[in-house]
Amino acid sequence: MLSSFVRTAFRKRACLLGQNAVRAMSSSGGPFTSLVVSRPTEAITHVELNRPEKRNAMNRAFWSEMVDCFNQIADDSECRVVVVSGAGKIFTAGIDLMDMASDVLQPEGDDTARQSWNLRKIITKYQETFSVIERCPKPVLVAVHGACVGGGVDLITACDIRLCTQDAWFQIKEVDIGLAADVGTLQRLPKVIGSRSLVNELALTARKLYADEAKSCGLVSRVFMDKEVMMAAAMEMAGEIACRSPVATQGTKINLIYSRDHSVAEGLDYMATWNMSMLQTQDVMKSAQAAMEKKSLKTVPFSKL
Ligand SMILES: CCC/C=C/C=C/C(=O)SCCNC(=O)CCNC(=O)[C@H](O)C(C)(C)COP(=O)(O)OP(=O)(O)OC[C@H]1O[C@@H](n2cnc3c(N)ncnc32)[C@H](O)[C@@H]1OP(=O)(O)O
Repeated sequence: MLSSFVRTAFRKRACLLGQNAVRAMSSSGGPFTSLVVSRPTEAITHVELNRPEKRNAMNRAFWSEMVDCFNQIADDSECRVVVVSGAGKIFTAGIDLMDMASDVLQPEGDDTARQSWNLRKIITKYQETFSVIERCPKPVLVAVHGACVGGGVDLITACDIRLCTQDAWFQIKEVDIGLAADVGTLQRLPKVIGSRSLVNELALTARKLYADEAKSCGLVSRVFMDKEVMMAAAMEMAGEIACRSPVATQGTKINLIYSRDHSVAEGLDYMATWNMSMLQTQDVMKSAQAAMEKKSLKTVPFSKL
């Protein structure tokens, strides 16, 4: 769906702007207002949270545009890997406290039952904003600089690889605004960080977690001096993923997530079923041949997936 659209849009926009921005569309038909989507290379999609003047606070548009964006990326056979980052001073200040309050605090409905029913729908819709990242078969790297607050932690825990700058900090802020985090942090963070005690402490006290501790506890895998260095490394890492067989990388992501949520026996069973077809890909021969010939995988043309 996105691929042909992206290619055309990519060329037009690149000519217009002198850069490789993509005019991705929201389901309402208009361009995204909270995100900028670009293609640094044919196989890498860069999604940038783009409300820098509001510290990339997650407004109404953001919650639906992320869903449209990642559904389009999932269907885009050209894209093999995604990088998410934030424009401006920080990664994100979390939910937009000005824009979202009425949705959450005054749900529509004639009585408590109907209001509750509607609020449940709203919460599950918000959960989808980050679940689409996890469901997207393309590996997703997230690069965090400055602050990553509230909904930001929900977002990054749905990503596959987390990087940050030395000045980054993370905060499960929800308890400070009177709610239990409800769009993924409490479910995913315990699977990311080994220590449940640390998860509980962070979620119950809203203490800021700084870069060094984020690295030592496993929330991020690498810390960089500044944003520029981090983005260069993120794109390089994305390039390493993008040059490998998409059958291999997407199968790896899907099976890692499946195994996280199932027993070892179930995971192995799923893997066997997965690979009984995927092992028959021509990519295995192509990759093995490149290894034998000591050629870089960057020189191997894999078909789109
Ligand atoms: C069903 C719901 C599911 C989702 C739940 C999610 C929950 C959460 O995300 S809880 C966390 C909510 N966020 C916060 O409490 C953070 C509030 N912001 C800050 O603490 C600071 O802004 C921050 C430390 C992040 C950055 O500080 P800095 O000095 O760099 O910037 P400011 O001068 O404070 O802000 C600049 C402009 O941005 C606006 N802004 C910042 N954060 C938000 C926000 N969360 N919502 C709306 N607007 C925000 C701020 O008002 C300034 O705007 P202006 O005055 O027009 O310049």
